[in-house]
Amino acid sequence: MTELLTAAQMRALEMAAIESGDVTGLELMERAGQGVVEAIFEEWPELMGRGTSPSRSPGYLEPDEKDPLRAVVLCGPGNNGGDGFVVARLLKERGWDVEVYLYGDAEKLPPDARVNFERWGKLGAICVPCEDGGFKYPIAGIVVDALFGTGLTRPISLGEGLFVDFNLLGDPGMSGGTKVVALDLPSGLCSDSGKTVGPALFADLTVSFHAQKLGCELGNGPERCGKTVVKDIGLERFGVIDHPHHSGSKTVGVTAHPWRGAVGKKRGSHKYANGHALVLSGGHGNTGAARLAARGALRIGAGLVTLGSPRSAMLENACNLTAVMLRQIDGALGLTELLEDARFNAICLGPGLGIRADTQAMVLTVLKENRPTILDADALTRFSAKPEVLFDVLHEDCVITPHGGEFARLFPDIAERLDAPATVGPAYSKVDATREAAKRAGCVVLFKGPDTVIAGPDGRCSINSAQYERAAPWLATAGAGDVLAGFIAGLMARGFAPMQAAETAAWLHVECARKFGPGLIAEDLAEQLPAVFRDLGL
Ligand SMILES: NC(=O)C1=CN([C@@H]2O[C@H](COP(=O)(O)OP(=O)(O)OC[C@H]3O[C@@H](n4cnc5c(N)ncnc54)[C@H](O)[C@@H]3O)[C@@H](O)[C@H]2O)[C@@H](O)CC1
Ligand SMILES: [K+]
Repeated sequence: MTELLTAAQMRALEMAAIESGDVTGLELMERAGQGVVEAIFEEWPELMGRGTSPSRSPGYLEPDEKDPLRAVVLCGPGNNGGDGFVVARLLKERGWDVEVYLYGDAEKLPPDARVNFERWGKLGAICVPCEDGGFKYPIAGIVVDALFGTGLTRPISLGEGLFVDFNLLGDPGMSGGTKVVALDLPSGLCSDSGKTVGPALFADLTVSFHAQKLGCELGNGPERCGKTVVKDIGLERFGVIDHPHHSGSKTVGVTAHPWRGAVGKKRGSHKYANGHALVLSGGHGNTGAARLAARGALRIGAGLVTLGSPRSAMLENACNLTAVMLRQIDGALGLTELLEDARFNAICLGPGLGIRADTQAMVLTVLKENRPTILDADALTRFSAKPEVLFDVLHEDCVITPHGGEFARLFPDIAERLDAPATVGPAYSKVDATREAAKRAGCVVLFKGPDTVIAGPDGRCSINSAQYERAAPWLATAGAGDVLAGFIAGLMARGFAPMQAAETAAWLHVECARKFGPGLIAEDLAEQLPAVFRDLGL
């Protein structure tokens, strides 16, 4: 689990470090600049050592040194700009041809940025943008975006004084191979929500300081950040404000190998020791989704899985099941009878269930039992008209797994706030929205997407990212969500707590998709689990 921070948390950390007397703001800024230069060379090693020494005249250069590397550094009015001046100085000292532009008033720079502005002034000038708004020279090399970082509060005005054509920079065809490196965040991207607040830059590489900001993982973040790297600036000692897995935590984590130990550890060799999941099927012609979930639950390690089917679908289900058991359940009454067997210790309702009156009664029957329960799809949609009815009966052992549409139907006010375009930073984020929803629902909410956010009613929260090196676009396929619901049910049957089950299932779900690759259909997902487990050394 890696911690992600908000702008406010990052500022608090910086203040704590400075107040401790261990480090000054100027030192942090220097380390930030050094981290960026390091990251540039790590990302593009071919640039290493290609700068020319300023003390040598071009006549003495080796042929491949004749064209010094060029960097354009765009500095903004705050400390992000201050980091930019450090980068400009360090590249210049390596012999690069560096143009620095300042967006803002030098007189108003905060103290540390001002010091670095003056240090830069001993090496070079502040360039004046051309009349057409472009740079002095055609750029090929690096553009360093040090306009705004965590301090962005409003849209960047592209009018007077700002000479950058963001679109031009972002378009690989137009920028002639120029690499854009963003400091901390691409300017215009909200640090907390990943929404663009007005125009925003596209970076090839984003170098975050100390920790990644939430905005790099949410919303438009991944598309704007390009690739992300985190550089230490010596704040580790002050690093953990609180832990993502402590209840009440305000910190958000990105799940990586969540609960790996627990996945491997089955509870005894007997099948009954690993729980018995019950998945409810829809009627005739609507049974595939529940079977996908049931197979997922079995593959992930539930000892037994039973599919509860209405009479009309018994034949259809029986023809398609082998290891998964089948029981006829007719309506809420039949369900009540079945649940007299206390061995059903995790119940999954929703995939393909249909949105009939009966669905609501079945959900209410199950929730009365206070057993680990996962609700997805139709089990959620059925309550669109009156979500409070559902919230009244959901309990702490439940997980609900809405996608965007289902989320909006259950939490219309929260969704509206989340979907509103951001005009100020920091803006309301998917993390805020999921936390609020979990609190309202009184259970774990897994809000799907490439940036799946999982929150508990106690404030714990994590993001399961299927982006950057974990991108799995082929996961957007019919039935994939049903398999995820089954994974969660299977883990809950095995005794995982709801938050732990949701995080682990979401993580494994992406791993399965990545293991299979393009061409994936939902049936393939659970079949990848054995290979994924083997890779984990389980
Ligand atoms: N927090 C830390 O520990 C560290 C922060 N550092 C850098 O400092 C940055 C944060 O610096 P600041 O808080 O000065 O903020 P920024 O440099 O991101 O923004 C500067 C200021 O511009 C103003 N502003 C916001 N939006 C604007 C807009 N659209 N148009 C014009 N002005 C606008 C705000 O008053 C803001 O404080 C980080 O992103 C990072 O790059 C680093 O120096 C290293 C240490
Ligand atoms: K920036």
